[in-house]
Amino acid sequence: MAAALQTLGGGIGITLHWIAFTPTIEQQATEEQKKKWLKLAQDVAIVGAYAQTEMGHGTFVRGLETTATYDPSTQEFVINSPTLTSTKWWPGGLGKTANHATVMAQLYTRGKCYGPHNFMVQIRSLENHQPCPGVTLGDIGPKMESNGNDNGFARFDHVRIPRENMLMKFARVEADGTYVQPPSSKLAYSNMVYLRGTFVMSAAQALASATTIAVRYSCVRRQSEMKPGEPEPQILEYQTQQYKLFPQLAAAYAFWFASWFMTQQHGSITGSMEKGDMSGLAELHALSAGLKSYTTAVTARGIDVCRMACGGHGYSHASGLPALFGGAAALCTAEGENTVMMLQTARYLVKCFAQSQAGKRLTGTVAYLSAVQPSPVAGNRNMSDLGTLVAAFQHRAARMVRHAAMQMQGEMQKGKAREDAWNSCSVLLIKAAEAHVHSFVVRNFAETVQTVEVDESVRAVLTSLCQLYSLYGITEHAGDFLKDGYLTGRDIDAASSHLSAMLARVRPDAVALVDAFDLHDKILRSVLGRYDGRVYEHLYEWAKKSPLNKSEVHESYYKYLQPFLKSNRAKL
Ligand SMILES: CCCCCCCCCCCCCCCCCC(=O)SCCNC(=O)CCNC(=O)[C@H](O)C(C)(C)COP(=O)(O)OP(=O)(O)OC[C@H]1O[C@@H](n2cnc3c(N)ncnc32)[C@H](O)[C@@H]1OP(=O)(O)O
Ligand SMILES: Cc1cc2nc3c(=O)[nH]c(=O)nc-3n(C[C@H](O)[C@H](O)[C@H](O)COP(=O)(O)OP(=O)(O)OC[C@H]3O[C@@H](n4cnc5c(N)ncnc54)[C@H](O)[C@@H]3O)c2cc1C
Repeated sequence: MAAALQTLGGGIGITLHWIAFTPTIEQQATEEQKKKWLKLAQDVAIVGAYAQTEMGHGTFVRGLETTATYDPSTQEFVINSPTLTSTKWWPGGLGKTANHATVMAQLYTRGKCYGPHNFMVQIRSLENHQPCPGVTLGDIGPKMESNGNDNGFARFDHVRIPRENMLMKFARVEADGTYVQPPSSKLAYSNMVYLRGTFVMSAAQALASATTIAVRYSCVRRQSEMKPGEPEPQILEYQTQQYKLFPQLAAAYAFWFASWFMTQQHGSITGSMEKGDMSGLAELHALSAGLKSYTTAVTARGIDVCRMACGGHGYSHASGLPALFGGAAALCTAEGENTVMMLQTARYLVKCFAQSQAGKRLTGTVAYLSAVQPSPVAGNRNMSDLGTLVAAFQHRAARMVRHAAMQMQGEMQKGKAREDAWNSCSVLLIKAAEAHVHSFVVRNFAETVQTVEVDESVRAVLTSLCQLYSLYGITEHAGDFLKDGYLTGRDIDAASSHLSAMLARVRPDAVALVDAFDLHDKILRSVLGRYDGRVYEHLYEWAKKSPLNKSEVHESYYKYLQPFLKSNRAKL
């Protein structure tokens, strides 16, 4: 339904209705409010947008300018866009599709501001879809990709909504205007945490799609001569092609398993929060922010590697890869811009490091921070052993977190304010947080391949893939591992040769590994990645459908080229 609507109109999109608007009602509305709106949303009797970002603020939620001022005399909130930069800007579906929106606005009651809260606002008539009184709506114009979605803008001119339209599961405003505090001010952000978690699976699926396309095409495409006189080989026989594609394939599996963990964590921690136990919220936020940032960034880069590995046809929309790249690029910005999200994870790591320094035993995804010895124990390591590889990634992350935190402490000891010390160490902090997330992904991948219930022959293939992913990470970031002597140059050489062996070992299973994603041609939308491998015939059919081929001589010849040619010939 959603997909049909999204493709049908070519200018409407209800993706955000499903992934942001409806979950916001589920997570932030009271039981009373759910009775009023949740079924309407689930049955698509109303269509919603998640209207938080403004023209002037997306990252800094506390800086949003839209206001919701409580009027006790009428028991209403007045929603207003006081400045141009307060215009809601970017929300998917806001331009032309949605007739409702959850609007994030600064809550004012009794003259005091209580920060950003979510409000349900009807924005279009259910009769004729015209904007409601006081509401100005529109589309923000063409984007890099996803132009089937009407990311829109909205302005509110003192629009009045009933008090009951404030989503009041956590915070409340009583009829007389009294504000009732939530258990944590960050619960208003809970749907962002949820959505970031889902981005990990979106990234895995996007990278799975791209590697399916590129691996299948690399078995169809024959090019050049590996040995003089021999037939042109499949391009997947070239080690360089394997080095491009197999680490991306391994990352797709790694992120798929990481999303399983994320979903399980989100479920159990929000379950405890329902019972009032907020203790897991900080870890959930740090994990979802870091994983979202890491997996979407690696995925966007990985899709472009797959695109380049398909040569000219990869650059054609026939391949499906440019659209995939555009979508994945959006995931790096939307739902929390990647740098800002990784800094949130860094903030949590610095806090945990300080706690471990004070003697607290750390648990969860940061437990390794207190377990890892600062002084490296150099020596010939077995670089094909998963336990050795996981330990190397954890040592690297612990060292980088310690280094960034100590650097910051040093800046503060020199008299810098905490915020200035933070800013002047933020590049180190980002790298440390990335190393932390990378070590989590490796550990989770290793634990999953060792415990998942599969046939032993399948486990062997997944283990090779996990080794490949880890060895690729070590060779790509060798400096981090060499820095304190934890790994030696010999270890790095051993890692490189094991990596080459893994490329050769994965090659025979490469097609089976992408087929296992079970992505139908209709989902892949790629001539190069077709299950039947009949690329060339369908590439020709695809090209013939180009609008430019509707006429043999295009009208532009008569309008521009013909007079231009004539005048140039006349000058000869
Ligand atoms: C085949 C598949 C193909 C797939 C590919 C194709 C896909 C195509 C689709 C195209 C894209 C689709 C778009 C999807 C939807 C996008 C929707 C949006 O963007 S919606 C808009 C998305 N917009 C955004 O995401 C906005 C991003 N910005 C933010 O979230 C916040 O402003 C902030 C977190 C950056 C700062 O917040 P601030 O209030 O300034 O807080 P401070 O920093 O001062 O930290 C103070 C304390 O609070 C703590 N804490 C913070 N947050 C949380 C939390 N959530 N929870 C718990 N705790 C939290 C923090 O740790 C700290 O703790 P402590 O250290 O003191 O103990
Ligand atoms: C395809 C797409 C769909 C979207 N859908 C929605 C939607 O449905 N609803 C919605 O509300 N929003 C939506 N958004 C908006 C999105 O959430 C914001 O664009 C995103 O949160 C980034 O905020 P920003 O645009 O203000 O970027 P900015 O924060 O202005 O980022 C610009 C630069 O500033 C840097 N920066 C900002 N703050 C810091 C900091 N503290 N430290 C270091 N560097 C910093 C960033 O790293 C970045 O390099 C969508 C965006 C896209 C691209």
